[in-house]
Amino acid sequence: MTPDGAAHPAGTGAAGASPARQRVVAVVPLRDGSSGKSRLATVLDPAERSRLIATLARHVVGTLLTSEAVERVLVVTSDPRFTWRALGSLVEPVPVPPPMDDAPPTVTDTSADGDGDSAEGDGPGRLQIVLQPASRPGLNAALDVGREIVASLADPAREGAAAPAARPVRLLVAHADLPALTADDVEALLAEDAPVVVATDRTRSGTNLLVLDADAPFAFRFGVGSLGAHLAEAGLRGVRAAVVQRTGTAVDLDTLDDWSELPADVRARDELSELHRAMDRAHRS
Ligand SMILES: Nc1nc2c(ncn2[C@@H]2O[C@H](COP(=O)(O)OP(=O)(O)OP(=O)(O)O)[C@@H](O)[C@H]2O)c(=O)[nH]1
Ligand SMILES: C=C(OP(=O)(O)O)C(=O)O
Repeated sequence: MTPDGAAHPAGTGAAGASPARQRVVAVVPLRDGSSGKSRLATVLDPAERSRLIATLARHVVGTLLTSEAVERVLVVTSDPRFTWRALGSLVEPVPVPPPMDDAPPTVTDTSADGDGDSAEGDGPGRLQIVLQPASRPGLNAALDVGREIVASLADPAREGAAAPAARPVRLLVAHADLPALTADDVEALLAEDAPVVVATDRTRSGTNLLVLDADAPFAFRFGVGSLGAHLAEAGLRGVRAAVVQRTGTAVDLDTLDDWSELPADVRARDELSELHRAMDRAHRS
């Protein structure tokens, strides 16, 4: 782990709270099952790409759900049907299903005009699938949608006086394509004592995960060069940022080079065998 954030005065907020006092809600952006992994289109056909997107998302969301520190996981997507199919196996059994509720996790339609799939209230599980409205496209907008829901979860008026809402909420953004992410990585990020924690990629240019107070004024700046952009954003807001680079948080899977950089035990996983075969084919041709 390499915290080397810029020397800004420490902000106050949940980062100052002990991990046990923090509430943590994860937000995972997952666009759809077809447009992503475009940089692997030379080795994977559309169906294989779709299966890879689902496999990677299952790994990331499953890892977050394994982490006891994470209270719930919101997946923000413009394709809830794909996402539900991809992640349905992670849903915890609900002992007594409420009447008419045959499809946990919840799909929440956040659009003002309802331009999307079904809308339900909060589900009983820790996994919630949130529809990204077509009127708010893009990765940073998807995260804003997630953050707004997290803010409403933290609202004491919504939860009642006895709820744990008085405790600060940390928002953990995690991309859905991190095949080596472990629960230890998640704990390590949450243990960092800085208002903003940026987990950068292996080239130290992007951001794969980001931790910050849910109510902190901070603009998401995901995209090319987002490590620098997020550090600049923290600087602008006068808060300290820590940069973390661990294997599990640094290796995403966008390119053929990323595949080569994956730890051997990750590449050998059964669920990546289709990709492994495709990579072998590509290397032979
Ligand atoms: N909800 C949502 N998620 C997005 C959007 N754009 C990117 N993401 C997600 O953000 C994460 C990082 O995205 P990228 O690294 O650009 O990956 P990608 O879109 O799978 O792949 P490329 O086609 O190679 O860009 C992945 O989990 C994506 O599904 C978006 O517009 N909306
Ligand atoms: C979106 C990002 O990266 P990539 O597309 O490489 O995953 C980022 O690093 O902010």
